[in-house]
Amino acid sequence: MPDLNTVVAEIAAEMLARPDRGDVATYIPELARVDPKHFGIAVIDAQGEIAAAGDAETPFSIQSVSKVFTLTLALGKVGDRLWRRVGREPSGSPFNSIVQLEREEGVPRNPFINAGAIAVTDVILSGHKPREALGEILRFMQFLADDETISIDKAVAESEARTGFRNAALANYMKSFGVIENPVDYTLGVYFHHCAITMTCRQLAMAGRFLAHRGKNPTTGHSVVTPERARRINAVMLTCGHYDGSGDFAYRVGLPGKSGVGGGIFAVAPGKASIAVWAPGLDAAGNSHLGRIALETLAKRMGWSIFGA
Ligand SMILES: NC(=O)CC[C@H](N)C(=O)O
Repeated sequence: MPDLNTVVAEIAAEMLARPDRGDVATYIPELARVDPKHFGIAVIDAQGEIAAAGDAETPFSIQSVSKVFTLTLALGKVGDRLWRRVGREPSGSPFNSIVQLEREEGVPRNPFINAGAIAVTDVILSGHKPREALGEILRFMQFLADDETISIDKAVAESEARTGFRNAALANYMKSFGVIENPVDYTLGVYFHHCAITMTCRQLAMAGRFLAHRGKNPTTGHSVVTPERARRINAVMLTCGHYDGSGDFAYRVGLPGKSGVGGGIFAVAPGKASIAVWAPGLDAAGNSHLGRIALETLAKRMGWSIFGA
């Protein structure tokens, strides 16, 4: 078995040296300012040992990676009734697409495309004020990562609120079918703010450990979800976590993973490790270009693909 620390250090050196960095997201003006030269990686094994390299301690905007955690929270609140409000099939469409909503009565294909994540946020919001719902999401992240310093970048949230016309269209369109229950502005406000949570690779890998270990943090023994639920969340990440790039990600990397337009990817090697990578430049599907290559390299060198070596 290759040494994890060595592999992680090698990957960081290789990624930092590559000229092909992808393009940073520009549709959220605050994200356009991020330097595409960054690369960070953190891997936490079953014993809690952390292998980290590059910019693993630099906070970045987690964006859609937050949707793994809002899905977990919403399932905790309403259980399998959630699947009446959102599907669990890959969309084969870009993350911000609206086309399927018309044909499928306003029910989004899965919880990771924007429409689906907005519907999930609406479930968390129900019965609460926006500030309370957002506080619950943030505290959940802080609890999972065991780190109270995790915060929301208000400038990013406001930047997206000012320019999020597509998300507003998706939310209003779902509202017309009754899929969104709360005032659209409230739901969108919470959604933009949870996407604007900033975390480091190390914090993100910490937060997601329960998904690599049958729903439990293996160090504290604390159970976050049942083993069955962890398995199912991982299944949705594998099939839908990279939008219309999900098939290619499974083919190349072979791990459940969730990307965000901030350039982060959270991935799970079941029973082995919780992983976070960050490289701000994106590919055409809006997934981190070098993040994917780094994970592909890691899975290959460690023999971690869930489909076998
Ligand atoms: N893919 C993403 O990370 C998209 C999240 C972003 N906040 C949006 O709604 O457009």
